[in-house]
Amino acid sequence: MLEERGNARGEPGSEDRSVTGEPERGGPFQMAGERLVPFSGMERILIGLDADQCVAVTTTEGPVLVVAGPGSGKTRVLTHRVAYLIGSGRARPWQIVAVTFTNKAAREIRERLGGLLGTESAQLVQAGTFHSLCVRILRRDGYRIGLEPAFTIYDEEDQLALVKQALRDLGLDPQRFSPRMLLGRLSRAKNDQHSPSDLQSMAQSYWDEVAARVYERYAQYLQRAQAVDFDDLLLRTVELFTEYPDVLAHYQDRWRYLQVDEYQDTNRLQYQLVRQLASGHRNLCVVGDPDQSIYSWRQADIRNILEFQRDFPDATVIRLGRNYRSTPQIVAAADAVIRVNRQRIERPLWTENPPGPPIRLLACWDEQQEAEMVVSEIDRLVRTGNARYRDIAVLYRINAQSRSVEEALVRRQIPYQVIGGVRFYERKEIKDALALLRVLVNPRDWLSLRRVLSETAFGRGIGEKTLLQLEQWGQRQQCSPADVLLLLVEEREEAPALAAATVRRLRELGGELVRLRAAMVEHPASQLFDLALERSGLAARYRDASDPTERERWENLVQLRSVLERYDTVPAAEGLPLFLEEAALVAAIDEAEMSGDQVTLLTLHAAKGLEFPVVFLIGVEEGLLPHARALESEAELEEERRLFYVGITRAKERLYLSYCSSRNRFGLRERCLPSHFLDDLPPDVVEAGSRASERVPRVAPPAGGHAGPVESSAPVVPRLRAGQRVFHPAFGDGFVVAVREQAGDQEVTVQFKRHGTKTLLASLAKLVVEE
Ligand SMILES: Nc1ncnc2c1ncn2[C@@H]1O[C@H](COP(=O)(O)OP(=O)(O)OP(=O)(O)O)[C@@H](O)[C@H]1O
Ligand SMILES: [Mg+2]
Repeated sequence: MLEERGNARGEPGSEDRSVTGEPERGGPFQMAGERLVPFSGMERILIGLDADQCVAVTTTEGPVLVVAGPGSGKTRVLTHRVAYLIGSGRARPWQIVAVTFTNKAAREIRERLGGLLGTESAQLVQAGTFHSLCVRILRRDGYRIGLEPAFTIYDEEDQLALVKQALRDLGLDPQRFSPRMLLGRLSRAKNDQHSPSDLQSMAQSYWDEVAARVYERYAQYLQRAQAVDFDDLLLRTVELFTEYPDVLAHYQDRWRYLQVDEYQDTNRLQYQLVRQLASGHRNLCVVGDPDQSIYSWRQADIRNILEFQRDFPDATVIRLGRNYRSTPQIVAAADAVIRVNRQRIERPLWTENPPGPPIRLLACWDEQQEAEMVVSEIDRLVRTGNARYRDIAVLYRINAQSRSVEEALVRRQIPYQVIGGVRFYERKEIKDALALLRVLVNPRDWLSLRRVLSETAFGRGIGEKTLLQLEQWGQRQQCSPADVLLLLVEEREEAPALAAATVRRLRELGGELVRLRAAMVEHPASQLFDLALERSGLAARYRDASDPTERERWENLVQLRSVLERYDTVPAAEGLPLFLEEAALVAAIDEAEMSGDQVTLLTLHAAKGLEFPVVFLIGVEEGLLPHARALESEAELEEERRLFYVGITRAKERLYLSYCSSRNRFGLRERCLPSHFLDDLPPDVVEAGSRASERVPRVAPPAGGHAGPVESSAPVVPRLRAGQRVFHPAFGDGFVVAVREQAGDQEVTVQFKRHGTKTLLASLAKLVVEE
């Protein structure tokens, strides 16, 4: 049976009960008259927590599962728990692991810990993402499974380059076999711990076979380059622990207390890793909210929470019900929206925060007007002293939606930042410089060498053909092209059959690499960076350019150098790998600048875990939220609703939801309908006169009847028959090919003009019958 502690019903005013009921012997509390108060020293850590949160913080031994809604203090509990473990003397800082969803969240935890315990202790706690945890393990012990400590971490662009290379090798057309789709398949295979030969034997179609063959090559390439992708970081760590129990034992012994935030979005490999690490001491605390699970497309698996209770049947389950973040109106809206989902466990969520302004719906003609309305409201809020720019976030479903808002912000000269556009580390000049540094750290990284040769002056006189010969020659010698160059310099190898001038050029290049590698041992990273940029001609190319875009690239390189300076206390040979690791693991959200006074624009997915006093959620339309892709499956539709829920619950005080009657998508102007999610908002929390149903530009006519306004609280689904012309908010115009009656519903097959044939459920599809 599960042992439940805390205030499961979440009644306000009962805060002291669960703590006073069961004071731990020798624990952190002492009686002071009638009241139970923390022992001195612990006050700063436990103060500002309610009773249930206190239980979550002080139940340090054994497995603990905290399942709770948004804004209920899960992340706060996690931080205070780490502080409590150290402050109470139960653990030393380096015995604690806190896994967060982003590096930024880890930084925040470290900062808050610094405030509670002092920076020195805080720095020693292993706080970071799963990926950074795995890098740490693999750098130290990866050699046991054939991974050199200097391994490179490939990003998505590198991965795509490898898949394309594999397709080319196999004589297959990348137009026909989408590299991105193949990469998705490979990622799923890795997450399921399937090898290329597993994939081969499971193949059920030609496409599957291609995927298996690409996977095989891809894995070989990675091995040859001594590189790993993001999935590998997890997969190879799990493999390492499975094959070498002594290595696992080392980490189990070192990391005695594990905590994981945003547990609902962990994938199977992450789950396995957690289980492995915790299987000895079992001091594992995971916190999450199944209603906020929004990453199933990245293999996040909600089963992880359910199986936690199966694997740890004695787990203490703590539920937090009180929301500290938002106004009652926002909490009520969120609660009403998520209630509609069927696949969920009912949980109370309430707040004692004072009421705020009602939620506002903004009905707009198109995205330009939407952007104008949003931006003029931002302007008004700031002018009237109701908010600062930094308090405001604009959230959207897809990145493309940011453009119109950006333009409107620029027109009004309002400062803003967009999270997740082209990331700093994905910019061309930055990737060129990183490729250079990667080759120096890991000469086996042939993909980066290839980039260096094609993008910098180092490649002068070395054409694609020479490079190919170099690679083939390297393969015969079982070493990388960069190794080959190094061998050439040492004259330990006969040069391949190339023109004498080419061999001379290759020797020169090898000499450059040898010198730069030697400099790595003597100079700090930033000096080596200067040297590498000068020698490779990158500096001259950008610094001396007259074109402003090129000059901007130079400024980016200067900025990169300033990041490198942080590693300057040690020689580059030690500092560079750490820097490259940071550069590889940085995610879009980590680059967010929260200190300046600017409006933040970001996707709903990136907004997870964050909060803002004012939130504008734009494009709440059928086809966008829920996204068109999700309209055909109930499970995906539920995930879209969870995404909407995450968006709503980011707001602390003011929430605006906007939608348009028409929108430019894929270069064409399309009609839009307000999202049916809006129908679930309780009328009393939405500003009067702004209900979606009162502004619906077009509605579905009842069967056989005439089009006319229909109350959105009772949507009427038209009866459809074959041959009718219909309009779908996401797929546009089409005609009904077939209708199949289905238990009170209709399964409709529609031939869309631009999106091919789709089979949809009439009750979900919101089809409009054209007269
Ligand atoms: N006991 C408390 N007293 C006052 N403020 C609190 C308390 N607990 C949490 N908060 C505040 O409430 C807000 C939400 O907390 P937190 O971010 O930890 O919630 P969460 O459950 O992690 O939310 P999410 O599910 O969105 O990640 C934060 O601003 C936090 O400081
Ligand atoms: Mg959180």
